[in-house]
Amino acid sequence: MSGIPATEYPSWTKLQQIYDAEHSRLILRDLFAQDPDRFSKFSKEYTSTSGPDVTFLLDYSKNLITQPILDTLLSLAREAQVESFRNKMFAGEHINTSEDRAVLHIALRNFNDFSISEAGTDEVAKVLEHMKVFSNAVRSGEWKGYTGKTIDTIVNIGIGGSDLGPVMVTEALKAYSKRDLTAHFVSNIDGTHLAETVKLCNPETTLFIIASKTFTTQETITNAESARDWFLATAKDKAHVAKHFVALSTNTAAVTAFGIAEENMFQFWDWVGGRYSLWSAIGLSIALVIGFDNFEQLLKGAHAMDQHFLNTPLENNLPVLLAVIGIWYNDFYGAQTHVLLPYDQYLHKFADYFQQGDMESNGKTVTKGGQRVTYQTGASSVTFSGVSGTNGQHSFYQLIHQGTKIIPADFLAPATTHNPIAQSKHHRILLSNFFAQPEALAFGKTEEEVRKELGPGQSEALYKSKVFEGNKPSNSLMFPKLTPATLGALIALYEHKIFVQGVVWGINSFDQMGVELGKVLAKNILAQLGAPADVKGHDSSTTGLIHYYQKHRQE
Ligand SMILES: O=P(O)(O)OC[C@H]1O[C@@](O)(CO)[C@@H](O)[C@@H]1O
Repeated sequence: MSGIPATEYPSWTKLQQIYDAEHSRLILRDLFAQDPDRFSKFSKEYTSTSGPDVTFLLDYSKNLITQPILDTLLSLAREAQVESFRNKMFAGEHINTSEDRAVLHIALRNFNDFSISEAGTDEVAKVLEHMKVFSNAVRSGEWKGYTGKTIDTIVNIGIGGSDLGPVMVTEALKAYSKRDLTAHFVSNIDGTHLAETVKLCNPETTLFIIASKTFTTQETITNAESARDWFLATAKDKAHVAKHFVALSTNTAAVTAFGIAEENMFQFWDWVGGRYSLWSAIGLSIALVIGFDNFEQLLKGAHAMDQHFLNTPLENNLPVLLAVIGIWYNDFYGAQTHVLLPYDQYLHKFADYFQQGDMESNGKTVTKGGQRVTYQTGASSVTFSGVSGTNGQHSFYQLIHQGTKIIPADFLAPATTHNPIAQSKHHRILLSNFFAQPEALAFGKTEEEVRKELGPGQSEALYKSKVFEGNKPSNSLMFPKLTPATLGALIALYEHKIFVQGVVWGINSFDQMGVELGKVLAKNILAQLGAPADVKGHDSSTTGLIHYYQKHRQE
């Protein structure tokens, strides 16, 4: 049965025994000194087997593992039936048990490769064609606004998975973007977000994309209604909405009720999780910004990674290796977070994206079988979002290097930059840091080395403050250049890592019950914000805060 608590697996018990007996002796300086071939043994080069050529190197040698430990971690994955659940996902079985849904983001980039039996999967190609025709029409100038002008601005209105994926990808692939088409992304219900955005827009040349799987999300629908009001304040005639508003959703009824014609709707299905939806119609803003051909390259790069994940034995399976190494730290070393550190400015939203991907998937305390877990589940780049190298080195790396916490880090970098200014001098400096940081984290600086460096006569406190204990684990992932297909492969790599961890933990990685309570409470409070006498049924803190707001608001 799915949802077995991870602690019931024999390998979990064995890993705890290994940790208890060996963790104090797992010293990276020693592990590398004892085995000159450690790098070659604990690194793998990925090469796509279909679609556009994608290669990258995953170096996992700077981890606190030995081969027996890794073998036991892989045994844990086998005992958790990772392969079986993977095959169920790819076959369209309803592994999202709480919502009785399939989990088929892989079907969005399948190109008729895997046979999948689920309603809607046979319509993916039609939606992609619609996206292609529409994005080509807008980018070519064929699609005109209500005054006959071409579209030079798009505003994607969505939140969570209907925002983060398009934002991350359009930033990551900016080198491939159409520079005379400006993209804005509005997600926050705070009126400032929309107000500041439309200041930059001309209603005659702006296309609004209302992105919402459910088309009921309060923030998105409120923003969409206000955007429509802003547009009509100039355009006047509601008939003009058809030229400036399109919808991305599973909810046709709600879309047409909003006033967007069905022919201006790009459909997707309930088996696409919000945080896994950038490959679907939600990716329309991506196709508009980088062109459909590049969007298709993104899909194909991900598809090749899907094939790797589906067909590769666990010991060589990169998502599985990342997943089980992450479990080693999360559940045996007690790591509270994990950090993604892209040394590429274009990837500055990569960690933001996987906050939702990881935390909304695996931030769970109950197994699929309804049992409360007795171990840690989801860990993510909780604190370190939105940072690209080397900026983090000047903000939070102090804690990673000399703090009391273990924060496993994934470093990512392209060998070649899209912007080789100053004869690539900038890129060489960036990469020198990409190589140096994992080295410093792993091997540190001993007190003996500090004393030798500072010489005699310094205070003991100074000597001690300059010691780097090291032994901080990291993975390093390097690829030739950040292309659409490479990005697709990287995103799919981490999607499948998250999947594997959820299977081992016995949790449902594909529902998100945890986002509902706050919504219900907010709706109740919204109705009480009028006058102090309206505020009922809350604790003294919530009541006091609302009263302060009512006393001090100026409207
Ligand atoms: O796409 P939509 O239906 O508007 O949902 C937006 C986001 O809201 C959620 O928090 C679910 O309510 C995320 O899972 C989702 O990506």
